[in-house]
Amino acid sequence: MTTTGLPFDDFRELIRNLPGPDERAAQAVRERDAVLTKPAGSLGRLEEIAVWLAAWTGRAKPQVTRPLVAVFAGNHGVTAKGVSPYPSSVTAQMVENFAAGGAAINQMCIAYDLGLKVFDLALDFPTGDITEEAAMDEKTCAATMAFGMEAIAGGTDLLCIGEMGIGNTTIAAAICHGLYGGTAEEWAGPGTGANGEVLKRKVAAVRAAVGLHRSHLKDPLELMRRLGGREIAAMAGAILAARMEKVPVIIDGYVATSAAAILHAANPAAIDHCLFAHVSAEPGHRRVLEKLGKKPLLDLDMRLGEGTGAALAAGIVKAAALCHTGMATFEQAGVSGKAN
Ligand SMILES: O=C(O)c1ccc[n+]([C@@H]2O[C@H](COP(=O)([O-])O)[C@@H](O)[C@H]2O)c1
Ligand SMILES: Cc1cc2nc[nH]c2cc1C
Repeated sequence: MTTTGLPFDDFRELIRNLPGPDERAAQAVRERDAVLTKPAGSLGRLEEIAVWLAAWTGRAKPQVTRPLVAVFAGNHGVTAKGVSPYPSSVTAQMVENFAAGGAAINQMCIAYDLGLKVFDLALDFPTGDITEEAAMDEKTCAATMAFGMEAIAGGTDLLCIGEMGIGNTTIAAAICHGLYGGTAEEWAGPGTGANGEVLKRKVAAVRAAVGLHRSHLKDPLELMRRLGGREIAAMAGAILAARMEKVPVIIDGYVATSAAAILHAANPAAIDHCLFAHVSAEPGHRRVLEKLGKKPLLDLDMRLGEGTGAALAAGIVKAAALCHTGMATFEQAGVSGKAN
């Protein structure tokens, strides 16, 4: 990218000019699907997933051979307002746990044979408290988006986006309240388990943050630097880089979806290459998915983050790709087609 003018300028340009789907590859998959040894439509959403993979990889024979889970970790100044039951130190401790193989996401990556990369985003330097100031300046936000774009640098053909950051369900709630209005109560939920006074402080923080920044929220990137966090910016960058490199994306829970929602606000087509893994137990997640018009694959009452929902969905996507490429046609298998 050439760097001209303000740090966000290149991203604005990029978001306006994203490549579209490969309709020919998608059509080739639809045609082959019609002759595979199964009643038409019987693999349900798995059939749509095979078409989606073809459209966004440009390959008529969709393959998932190097799936990757990218977990972006960040810390948040707003935790000083007592919005999470857990201390901010847990973010770095969980990053260590990821490295040691002891977290839920590690087990899911083993179960489905997924690569895992964890991006530690300046955990010793939490972003500004959004109830008092912007989370980041424009330069930091743009640089963090650019860093997130590196997630796919080692090569992958399916990118699962996850995160870790104590306090970041407050951030996701502020982003959604800023983007879609409504009330702070509608967007702020328990997160890691906030209730009682903690939940009251969380709702108040979301309301205060959106109130403070309200005259600057029309522009989605400006909203991101004010109400977001480093992992939000990095996830947005990773989603964009994947689009440029023809890598389909699976989005995890409420927090990852809030990053996708910012891109959607800037260009509604910007997240067409994204599949939404699950609806998390965080009530705001169902609401934001409705706003985006996205139907999640799974509904398992999960609310962990770490990319765990996305990892489970990756297992389904791998199966969808293999069914499409590996199944025999009626002709090949000598199976009779429809009689009536
Ligand atoms: O993404 C979700 O749907 C989700 C729902 C509840 C909790 N989380 C995770 O919990 C952490 C944030 O929770 P909290 O209560 O500290 O805001 C962060 O590490 C997220 O990955 C994530
Ligand atoms: C222990 C713990 C693990 C997590 N993983 C994602 N968010 C988390 C929050 C906590 C508190």
